[in-house]
Amino acid sequence: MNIALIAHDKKKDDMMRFATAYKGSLSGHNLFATGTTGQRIMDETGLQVHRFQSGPLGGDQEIGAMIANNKMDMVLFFRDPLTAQPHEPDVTALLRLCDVYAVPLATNMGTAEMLIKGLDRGDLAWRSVANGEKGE
Ligand SMILES: O=C(CO)COP(=O)(O)O
Repeated sequence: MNIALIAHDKKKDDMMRFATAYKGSLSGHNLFATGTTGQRIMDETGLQVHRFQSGPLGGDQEIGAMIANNKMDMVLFFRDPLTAQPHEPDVTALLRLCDVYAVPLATNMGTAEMLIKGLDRGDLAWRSVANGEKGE
């Protein structure tokens, strides 16, 4: 599966804790991230991550483009609901595309844990079937 990991600045520590806790699950998948989030995940967990631009510089849109091309299976986006973001339109557009394409989306750590546990259980196997792939 292709999984996107994104965290706003004040949620990056949470994302690092999450990625560390679920490193075993995440390591079996292709990981993508916005620039700064991806760099920190690689530095702090050793996981391999494909990094896009930083969020404010277009990274959210690059991940959105993968969704539009049916190349993203799950988005874990730890949003900061208490801080205004200069690229709020990009954030909204990314969330909207998840809904357009029915891509499982978590916007906080609680939901992200449920999705990862579901992933481990094979709950997302339907996506690889729908995409004509063999999974992972
Ligand atoms: O701003 C972001 C998502 O909207 C995250 O971008 P960075 O991972 O580059 O900080």
